[in-house]
Amino acid sequence: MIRILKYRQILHRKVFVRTMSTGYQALLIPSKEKLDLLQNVDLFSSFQDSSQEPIYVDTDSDDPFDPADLVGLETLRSSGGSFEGQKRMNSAASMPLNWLHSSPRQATSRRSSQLKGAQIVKRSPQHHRTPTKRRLVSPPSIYSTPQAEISDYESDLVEKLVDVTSAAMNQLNQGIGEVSALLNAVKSEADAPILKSESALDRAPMLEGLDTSKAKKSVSFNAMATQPGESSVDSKDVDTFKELNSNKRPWFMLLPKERTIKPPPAQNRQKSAPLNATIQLATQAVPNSLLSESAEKLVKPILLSQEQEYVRHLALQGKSMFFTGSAGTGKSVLLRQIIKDLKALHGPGTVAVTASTGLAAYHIGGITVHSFAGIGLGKGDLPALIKLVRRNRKVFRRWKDTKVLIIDEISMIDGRLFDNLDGIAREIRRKKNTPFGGIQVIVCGDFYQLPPVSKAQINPDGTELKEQSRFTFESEAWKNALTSSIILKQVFRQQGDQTFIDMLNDLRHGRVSEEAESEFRRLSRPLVCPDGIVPTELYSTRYEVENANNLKLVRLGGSTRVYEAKDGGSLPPAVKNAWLSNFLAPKKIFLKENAQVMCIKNFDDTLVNGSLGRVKGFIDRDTYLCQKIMDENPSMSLEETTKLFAKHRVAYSLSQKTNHDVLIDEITDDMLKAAPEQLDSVFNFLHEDKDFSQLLQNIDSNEGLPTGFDSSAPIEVNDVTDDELIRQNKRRKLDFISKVEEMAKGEKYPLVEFSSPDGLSSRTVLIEPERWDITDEATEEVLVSRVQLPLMLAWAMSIHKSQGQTLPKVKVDLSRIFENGHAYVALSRAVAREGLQVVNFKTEKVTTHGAVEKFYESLSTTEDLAKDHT
Ligand SMILES: Nc1ncnc2c1ncn2[C@@H]1O[C@H](COP(=O)(O)OP(=O)(O)OP(=O)(O)O)[C@@H](O)[C@H]1O
Repeated sequence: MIRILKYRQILHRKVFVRTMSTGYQALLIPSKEKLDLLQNVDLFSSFQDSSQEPIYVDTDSDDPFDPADLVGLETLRSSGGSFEGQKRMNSAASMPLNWLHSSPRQATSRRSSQLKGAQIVKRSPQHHRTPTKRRLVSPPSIYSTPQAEISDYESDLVEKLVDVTSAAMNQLNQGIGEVSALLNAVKSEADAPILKSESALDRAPMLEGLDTSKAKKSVSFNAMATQPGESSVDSKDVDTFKELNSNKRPWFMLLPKERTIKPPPAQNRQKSAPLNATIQLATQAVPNSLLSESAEKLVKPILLSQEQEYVRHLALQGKSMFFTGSAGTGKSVLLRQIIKDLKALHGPGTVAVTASTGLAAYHIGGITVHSFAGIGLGKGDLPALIKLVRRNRKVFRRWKDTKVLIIDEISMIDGRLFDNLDGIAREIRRKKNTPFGGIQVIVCGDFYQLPPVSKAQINPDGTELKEQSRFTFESEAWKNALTSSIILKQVFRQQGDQTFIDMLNDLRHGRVSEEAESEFRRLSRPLVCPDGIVPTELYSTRYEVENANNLKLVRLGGSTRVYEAKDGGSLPPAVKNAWLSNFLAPKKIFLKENAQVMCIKNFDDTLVNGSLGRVKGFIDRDTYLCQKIMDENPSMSLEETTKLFAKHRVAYSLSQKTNHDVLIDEITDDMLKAAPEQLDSVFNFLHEDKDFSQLLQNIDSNEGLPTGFDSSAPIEVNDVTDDELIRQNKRRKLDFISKVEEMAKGEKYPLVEFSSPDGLSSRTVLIEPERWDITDEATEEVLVSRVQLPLMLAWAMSIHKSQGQTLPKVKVDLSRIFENGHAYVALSRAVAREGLQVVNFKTEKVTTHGAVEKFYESLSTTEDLAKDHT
């Protein structure tokens, strides 16, 4: 796999070396022209200090929380992994589709319309890669050394470097040499003195509009904190980014040549097969890739805002802190970035990523605070909990090794638990007078959203007392440990609808103006759904949700297909099941044609966790692929189509075997000949069926090569007009696809049409099973895993599960709301008023907690802090 790192990393990390699934690592250095645009990139700092060991960071995760997925700019993904063992997941595999019973021609034309614009975006569950994949990056030096000078480069040195690395890369591509050789070569070149600290600062695009003399004093943070009226760092970043991408030349010079995909020349597009075109077997990749025109459109980077950067900066300075902000201010996005940075800084096993609930933990790739702490349900007093920790060696070790403790959705943690965590840390780490025993604590959340759940407290005499929960900000540990508390102000989720942002902000504080009330009442109108996707209904209880979804499914009519998850992991079944109950991917998912579903994984920037779609049918991979090739290449002969289809199948098969990305271009005729077993099941019928005698006659009788592979062989067209030839070709293709379908042995998966958030465009995708893992960071042992379709029914969802989600179309019924903050959480999931329907709006349902209000008055925004700073 080659993945261009995110733009921000380019600015901050400078030199990239990453492991690819092809088994080697690549050094990606911006070309000289690009460096001109990135003048403040201190390209060589990571190699200058030879004592500084490069840091390994897990980055290649395929989990839904990978910030790289969110940040965009990744352009090529790999395939790989075996699909074996998962193929029998669908217990209703043999259930026929109604169109299977139609005539081949009818069936094909129906499929054809179903498949319009379709794309395979996901391959097998084994797409999941081993957790050992790592990337080598330089540390985020701007932040770790805030006063660092910005370096310049010398262009001839860059060129030399590029030459050296290119040569090393070539060797690697040919299987000669090692990554260490590549690194050493670059290191030895980069040892030359290359710093020119002044000029870069003056010219750096990121710093334009700033008082550079001020910036020079403290480059890293002051440079980011633009003054009122000055151009923002973000827009500069975006401009630079656009500029970088507007260049058709490869951005990075060292991408292995054979892995770059060029669109076919325009004049050939109709006639010849774009062998590496949008269909990419075994990949969820954005179609085409890095160098194609389409890649540019698909790349949408998320750049942290100034206030987000500020918080990140504090985190990297080692501050214990709380950051908050209203719904949609990008807390989760920021937290993911901080987690990544801190892991890079401290190494594996030292950053504890936790959250108050399993679901919240799921969103950031962590575990619950209770699991991390090893305190079971957390009942009992501090000495009892310490005893529990001491009894478990693994947990004990974890407390000792942890350098940073991250807790997301802190609003749902009880203050007593927070005090107990502090007590445990001090005791186990033998630092009784230091908050959390010296662990850096970063907590995040919004106390205006879901509050802690009141829990029964066990008294020493064994009786239970239902005690009112306390907020964490009321705890002693909070006061002692957290030295900074910051509010993020910029709302991203509803940006573009300022009135709605203001309404939600008031609502958050329990205020509803007359205008807002009448506006919310106006929003009771049903939403217009031109794409047939109805709004997701949010309910307070799980019971209401299941009822609503099941009812809708039953009403659909037609046959149901059931997909049952395959679960694994080393935890005991009871514990495992408790974890699994928090997974968004259900144990069993019941689907029907026309069922409304939500994608629960980030694939690329148009298909993300939260995308809504409708099931159009169920289809196996072979038929889907074959049909798609035909749709996209209407004038291609059957022989060429067959050959392209065969190549895709072989590429897929090879990628499964080798766990490497295999592109269609790499499949030669010889490889096709050598792989008859991958093709026979589908192609054998050609030998037997007399309707295909024409095809057979055209086949070069190469031994082992299935029929139809000699595209140069002429079709016998004596005395046949062009129109007739086209008709014949079409007919032969229709017959061919129906044969493929008949012979296909693969599992049938849902073909889902996903709508864009505005409902104006759609994208049809074959959804295949995905894998989710929770691993023990230190040992890399898989604790819990689930393989399931990355889908859930999406007519209804609980408010609880909706926390953290961004929903393009949502219907909220406030009649049964009973908890502080519920109304706010539900309503703030919407992106804009156009996509929100509010039923039974009552002002009295909008409630907030007095203590929260008071607490927030004491917090600072980043602007306040910047003022204090100057
Ligand atoms: N810097 C940014 N630039 C552009 N979009 C952003 C940025 N930060 C966050 N977003 C987008 O804003 C939306 C909300 O982000 P996120 O879920 O992180 O907010 P949140 O504060 O955690 O919300 P909630 O409290 O509701 O869980 C997402 O769609 C995210 O992609």
